[in-house]
Amino acid sequence: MRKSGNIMGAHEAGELHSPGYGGVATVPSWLRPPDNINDLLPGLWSQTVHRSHDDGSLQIGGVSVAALAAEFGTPAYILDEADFRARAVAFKDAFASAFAEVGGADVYYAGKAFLCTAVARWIAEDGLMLDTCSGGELAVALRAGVEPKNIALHGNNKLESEIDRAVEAGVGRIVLDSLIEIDRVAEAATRHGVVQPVFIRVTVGVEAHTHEYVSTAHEDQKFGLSLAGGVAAQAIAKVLANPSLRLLGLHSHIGSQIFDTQGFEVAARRLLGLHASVEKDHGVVLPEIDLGGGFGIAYTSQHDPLEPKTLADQLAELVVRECRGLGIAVPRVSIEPGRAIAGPSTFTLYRVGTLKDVTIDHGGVRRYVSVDGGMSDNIRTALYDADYSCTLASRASDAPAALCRVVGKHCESGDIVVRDEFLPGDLAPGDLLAVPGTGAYCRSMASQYNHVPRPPVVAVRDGVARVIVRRETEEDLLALDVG
Ligand SMILES: Cc1ncc(COP(=O)(O)O)c(C=O)c1O
Ligand SMILES: N[C@@H](CCCC[NH3+])C(=O)O
Repeated sequence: MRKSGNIMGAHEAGELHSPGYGGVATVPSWLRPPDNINDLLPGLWSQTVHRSHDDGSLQIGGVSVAALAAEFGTPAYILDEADFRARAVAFKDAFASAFAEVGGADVYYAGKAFLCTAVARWIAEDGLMLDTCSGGELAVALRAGVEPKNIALHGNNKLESEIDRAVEAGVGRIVLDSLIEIDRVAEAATRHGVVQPVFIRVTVGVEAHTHEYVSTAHEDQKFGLSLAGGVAAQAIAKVLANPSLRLLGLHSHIGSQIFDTQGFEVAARRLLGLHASVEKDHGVVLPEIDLGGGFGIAYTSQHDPLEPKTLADQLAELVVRECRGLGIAVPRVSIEPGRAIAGPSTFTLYRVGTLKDVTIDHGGVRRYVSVDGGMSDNIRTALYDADYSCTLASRASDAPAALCRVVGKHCESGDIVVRDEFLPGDLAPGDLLAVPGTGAYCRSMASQYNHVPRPPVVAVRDGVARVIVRRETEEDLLALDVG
């Protein structure tokens, strides 16, 4: 059953002829047959990706997909390092500049989108902060040498061991998510003889326009402390009264893959209202405020995301206006983008294994294209009803377009990678397919379902490709079995 609140926009059924097919298949209304099947849809691909004039194959960072597949195998996540880092820096620069005249701004890359040691190092080298949300992510950050003061720790149920490690390491902020946790963090701080800087995550009561599973600021969900219910105010008083904690500010994250700035506006307004009340009620000026992440990216032609500069300027305008209205100083602002930095940097490279034409309702035909990965390397289609696009990557084609569904090799009929896409009618076993926009929440949410080893992440830059996360092997899969 399709879930409601589709993260990628509504799937309205339309009747479109599938060229090269003769049949009539049901395709979403936003999906149009391409004028030229070899064209790369604008906005979906990382900055160095283009199609070679010679053999029509896809190139990234000056390396052809054929060479990448030959050297690293498929499936593989192919990451455009220049693109990833340029987006990270674009966020950092845009926010630094938009807030330069007021309280300043920090950008925390949300490591949950995709994290490994190399990425944590890029983030540190490029002057961003790092948001972690588990002991594992914290371990990567520390191993990469990220300065602890530049690390944040999130989580609605941080283990005592995670809190202890974070406090011991000296992380710059722990974002408190429950009343119970306040004591746990304070106890850890006392144990280590430090005063721990903290934020309080506030549920601001915003219904973000995104999939219900990634919407995080309405009341009926697990994150944060309720503004409307008064629990956030209780938490503020409790933290301020504890000498082992230093309250840096309030935090709100309304959800993920959000395009309209209205949700951020309402959230920021409510959060700043609470921020101002801390000064009024407690005589304490909180130095910072965190507006979270959630900025959407383009997975298909349906999406039109805002540039970091536009986002930064809009948020700065709003924050300054609200602070003036409240008669308070503008605090230092932080944001936590994950998807908007990592997502567009990467495509997944698959090899086509089998093709099958299936007669569907009303006599239409759907071509099922099976690739050598699937829901274990990209669970987002199955989990959130997410839409993706893809292209024939190993060559150009002059065959007519055919409506296809790209599926994986797993033992589930819901194992769909790309629900609907027009691909060349001469697509054949052995061809390479590339699915863009898989840099966020794909490798980080990958599983070993059906004992399929997880693919590597290969970073390409200036003609050089290097593995930054190696492919899992059968030995890795067997290594945990005891007996
Ligand atoms: C607290 C927090 N910050 C930041 C993010 C990053 O979100 P996104 O990748 O949508 O920018 C998330 C995930 O939704 C989150 O839960
Ligand atoms: N995993 C989600 C986003 C959740 C973000 C973390 N709070 C996605 O793939 O869209």
